[in-house]
Amino acid sequence: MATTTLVNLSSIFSSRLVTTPSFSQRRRIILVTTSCTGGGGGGKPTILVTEKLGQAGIDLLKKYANVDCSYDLSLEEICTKISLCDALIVRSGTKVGRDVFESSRGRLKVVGRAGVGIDNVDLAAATEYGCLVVNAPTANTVAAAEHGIALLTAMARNVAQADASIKAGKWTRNKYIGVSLVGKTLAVLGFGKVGSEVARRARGLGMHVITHDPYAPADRARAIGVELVSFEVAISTADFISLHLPLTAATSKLLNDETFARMKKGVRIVNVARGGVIDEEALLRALDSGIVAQAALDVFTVEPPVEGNKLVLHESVTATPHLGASTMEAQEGVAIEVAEAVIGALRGELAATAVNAPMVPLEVLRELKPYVVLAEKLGRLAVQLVTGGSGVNAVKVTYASSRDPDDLDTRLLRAMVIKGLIEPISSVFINLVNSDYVAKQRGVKISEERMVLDGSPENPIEYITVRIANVESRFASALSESGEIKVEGRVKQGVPSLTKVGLFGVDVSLEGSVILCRQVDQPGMIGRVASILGDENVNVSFMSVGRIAPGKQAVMAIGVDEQPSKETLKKIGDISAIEEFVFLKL
Ligand SMILES: NC(=O)C1=CN([C@@H]2O[C@H](COP(=O)(O)OP(=O)(O)OC[C@H]3O[C@@H](n4cnc5c(N)ncnc54)[C@H](O)[C@@H]3O)[C@@H](O)[C@H]2O)C=CC1
Ligand SMILES: O=C(O)C(=O)COP(=O)(O)O
Repeated sequence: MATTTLVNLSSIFSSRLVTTPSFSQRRRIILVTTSCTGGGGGGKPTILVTEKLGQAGIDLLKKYANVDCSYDLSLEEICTKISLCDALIVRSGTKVGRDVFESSRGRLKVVGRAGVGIDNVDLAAATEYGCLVVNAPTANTVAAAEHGIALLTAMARNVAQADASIKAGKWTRNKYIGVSLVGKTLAVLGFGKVGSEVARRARGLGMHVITHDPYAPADRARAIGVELVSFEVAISTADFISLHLPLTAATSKLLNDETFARMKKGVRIVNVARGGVIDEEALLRALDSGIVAQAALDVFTVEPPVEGNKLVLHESVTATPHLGASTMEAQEGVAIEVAEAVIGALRGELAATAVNAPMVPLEVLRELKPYVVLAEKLGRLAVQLVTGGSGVNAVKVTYASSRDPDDLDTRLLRAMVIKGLIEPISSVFINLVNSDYVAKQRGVKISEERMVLDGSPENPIEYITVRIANVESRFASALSESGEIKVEGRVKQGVPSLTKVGLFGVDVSLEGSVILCRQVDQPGMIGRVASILGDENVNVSFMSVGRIAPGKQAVMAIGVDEQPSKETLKKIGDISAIEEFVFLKL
């Protein structure tokens, strides 16, 4: 009978998370099996709610805990109260920073965000202090989509401006001639939960709807009569652009001077996502120059915006104070969703909407640790190679091992591949608890395959391969014979390394970032690229060349510690023997 050599992860799923106050222990989560009684009076846990929450959620919480609803607290007041609380529930208006976790002195076990975006919660600090963070990702989707449509129609017909004018005693009809929506092109940027609902509604208004989302399944778009297009086509052909992207490193200031310049003159913009997706100074310039005729904004980089904010006061801007989720129905929905998640987490149940990673005890991770890193980095690499196609929906992970399949629990590795695949393209944070749930929700089918190798089962795994099918790649050499994006890696002397890209063998440790170049195999190439990088003080950690046959094509993988400038990357691309290249962040 096979013996289980890996830690049984099911114990992690079913155990409860508590923290201890000593510094070394504070940094990791201890797993216990008793139920939470909290430290408050009457044996019940205490939950602090700092922003208005739907009554149905409050009622649920009260059945299980002492509930302290204290709105408009200052940071100092929150920090004072928090050491007496087991859970904290917030919306987007409460900043839950490191101070809060520090002040809780180990008592705070869960933070519930009654909504989607968790940019107001310091997740790294939460994880470090052993505090689980849960959110309510679905209950306000329709409300946000409806608000997007409300802003779209109100903007097109100057509703807010005309309302202010009539209230000021004027009867101005000629000034407020609007534009029609029917037959116009709407580009929805981000075809996730909210974006797809906006698209569906805009189709009902008779608009021609296109969308850009490199990670969305094409069949979901087709099903509602929406065309998936490139970013360039989306921004350059749209009469209206509606933003529904998460705020990530890649989407920060996505609309900027450069992208505004490529838009149709007179374009109209709606933002119900996050203020930071737009460079607000650039939007002001685009409004003043007439490139953007109007904007409707529900969200701002700084909320509330400072007094006298020029965008808010601009005649061509319709602004609302982050009201996307503010309907009675959505607030009742998120209140119930978050209350159930918080109570479940306090009871030690599995939280499907957990957004930070509970740290698994080091003993469990010891053997798998480098493979866990390898799995995440392969996922992260593979998704960055995608440029289009029918979305990231078919992913195959192969584990080659000489161990008996029963001796290898790959759930943690699968979770990390999913984390690598989805985190760079979404606002969702993925851990062992929520990875399968998130993948399923996003229509990403992960299939796993074990390849049983001969030999001694000394290492748990020899290599891991991640393949993404039905997609186009921005680095054609990453495609396998069957047309899938394929990356393969191994742990070499404890270091996760990339060993294959498409059909090319390479050897580069997965640290920092990687530049992949396909070139005509010839002497001197490594030196030329290294000297370009050296001129800019970019430290090269590794270089390797994998070729099909001497003198034919080769793929060079270069590990770099920091991101080279655009100019440096261009210089590399300009070397005549280089046929294609790509920069990938790990
Ligand atoms: N104003 C408000 O009150 C509300 C705002 N929101 C915000 O709306 C946004 C969308 O929320 P959901 O639809 O729930 O999230 P989601 O995760 O379901 O959808 C986001 C979509 O953006 C896509 N995406 C990621 N990077 C992209 C890129 N570079 N280019 C194109 N597409 C990209 C993803 O593939 C995904 O399909 C979030 O920022 C959320 O915080 C959500 C609810 C209420
Ligand atoms: O859910 C989200 O991402 C939102 O932006 C809603 O924020 P709110 O809960 O209304 O402060």
